[in-house]
Amino acid sequence: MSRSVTAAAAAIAVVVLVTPFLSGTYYQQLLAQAFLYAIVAVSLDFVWGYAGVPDLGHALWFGIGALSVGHTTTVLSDVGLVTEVHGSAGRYLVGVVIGVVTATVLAAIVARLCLSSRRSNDFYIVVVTLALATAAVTVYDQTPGLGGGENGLFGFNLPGVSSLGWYYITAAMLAVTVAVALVVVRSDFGLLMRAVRDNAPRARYLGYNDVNVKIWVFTAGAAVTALAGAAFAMMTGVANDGQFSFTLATSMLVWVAVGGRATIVGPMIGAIVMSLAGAKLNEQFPAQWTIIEGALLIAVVVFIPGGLLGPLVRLAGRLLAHRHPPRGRVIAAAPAEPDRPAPDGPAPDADGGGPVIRIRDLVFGYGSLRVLDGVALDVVAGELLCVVGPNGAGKSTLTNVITDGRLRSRGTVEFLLPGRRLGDRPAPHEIARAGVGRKFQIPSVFASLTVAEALLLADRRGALPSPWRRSATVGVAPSVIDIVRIAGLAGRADTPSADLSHGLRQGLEVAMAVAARPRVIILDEPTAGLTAHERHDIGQVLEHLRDIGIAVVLIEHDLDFVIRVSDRVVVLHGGRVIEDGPPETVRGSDAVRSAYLGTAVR
Ligand SMILES: Nc1ncnc2c1ncn2[C@@H]1O[C@H](COP(=O)(O)OP(=O)(O)OP(=O)(O)O)[C@@H](O)[C@H]1O
Repeated sequence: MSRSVTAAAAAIAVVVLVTPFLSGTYYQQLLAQAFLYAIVAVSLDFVWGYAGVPDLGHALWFGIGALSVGHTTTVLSDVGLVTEVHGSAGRYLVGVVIGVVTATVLAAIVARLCLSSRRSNDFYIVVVTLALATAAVTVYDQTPGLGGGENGLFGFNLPGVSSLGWYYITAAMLAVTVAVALVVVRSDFGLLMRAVRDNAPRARYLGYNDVNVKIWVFTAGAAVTALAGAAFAMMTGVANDGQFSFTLATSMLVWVAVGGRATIVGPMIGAIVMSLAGAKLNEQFPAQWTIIEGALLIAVVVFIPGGLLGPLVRLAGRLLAHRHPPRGRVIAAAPAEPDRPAPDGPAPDADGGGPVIRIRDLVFGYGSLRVLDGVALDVVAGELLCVVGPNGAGKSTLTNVITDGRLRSRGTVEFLLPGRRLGDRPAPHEIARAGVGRKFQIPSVFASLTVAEALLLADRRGALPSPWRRSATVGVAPSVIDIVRIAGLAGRADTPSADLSHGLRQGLEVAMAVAARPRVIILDEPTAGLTAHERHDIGQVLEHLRDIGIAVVLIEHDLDFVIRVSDRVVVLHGGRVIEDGPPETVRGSDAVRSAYLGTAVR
């Protein structure tokens, strides 16, 4: 930790320690509540700000924690279901555990149902979380046995803890939550969270199960929020429908949006300031305060997407960074590792030039439009195969169908790669982990990740990054260093991908595909936007990959480049392979000439 950060943390600690002595019991209670709300805001920022999962019913998890404590200490005790469990404190502990476990399990089920369908999108989770939280309030209010009704459950404060005690307990809980959240979002796993938020499909094609990442983060956020809800109930001795109401859920969104998404500190401050202001104003103007909150949320989302405090938090970060520049990540050549596929040395288990992908009778269409019409093709290890064909021939579609087994309806794509056997319709991340890398035709990068961070994730190829370690060095194969240099990315290790030009993004895409240490690499137009000199250099890198046993599949329009670099050329036209052979044969083919000149092919 730098000296400035330590000094800032020490100053905050002193203020937090001294404040209760300058205020009365009332403000100690208000501040303790605000700290618990701040924990909730940090957890929502983790889920929504960093992993990009919009949870509109986040209050539900808070309410579950609160109600669980209320129930185990009142209703269930009364009917004899929870009696003296290690004394009175045990009952509270049971309530906390039940609340956290219930919220965790329910959140995992909700997230799995909403996110695991191939067609699911953010809209699903928005609607479901909103509907669930709303339904929960109705069910609770109409089920007296749950302790619902106007007043809810009350009078079960944890005995023996004063307002001052709660003040310090909640301050400590908040400090731990913020510290853990900051470590995780700055760790290598934090990169994966942002990658999934920025561009989930790209993360998938690097071997990551984006759905699982979102489910874990969503579930962790629910668990932390339930814990805060349980503490809230123990402190106030009250549990009612207000704790999982839509109003509270909206307030949570406001705290994060106003504080600045993906900053952790911003939502924390937002929650403390706004909940204190709300507590004061709500007493005098209850109706107006709700309207003010709603208007603020709309205004921030529309006009200041970074949040009111976001720019201030970032400015403070930059000022600190100015005095102590953040440690950037260094891209360096990694030594070959015997247990990993190494593109810069003969692959230990390379099968000496046999087919690694065998495609037979592959058919695919969009509605009534048949795009692939019985494609048969072998992709061979240690061969540079070019797939050419006029626009609309189905080249990109072929790549999509090879790399996403779920798209296949007819025909087979067999992966003859060492390691675990893939099923009939493997998901993109499974195919990527088996060693099939791809570069998209239109550069597909992670906007907020720097060049080095993107390469770090590519290098891990689906292996879960550490949630606490922050790698300072990104070790990649020497061929990746070559591509970084050729593409003009050297010296840009710490540049966010969003700030790269189109050409540089192309280069980064190729570098990411190679960094994933593939056994098969499919590159859709890797030379688009490059100069003749850069094409020549990229050609050399591709030949090198071929020479060390990787199957290289190149989709290209530049026929001179194709003839120069390829070992074999496949010509696709109208979704069919009309020529498959050495480049010279293909160049002289009448069928190919007809296809390119637009004449019908028999
Ligand atoms: N999502 C989609 N929905 C409907 N039709 C599509 C879709 N994507 C591609 N197509 C159609 O499928 C056909 C093949 O497209 P594809 O992009 O695979 O061709 P291509 O050979 O890669 O072309 P290009 O060289 O221009 O990239 C085209 O007629 C295209 O319009």
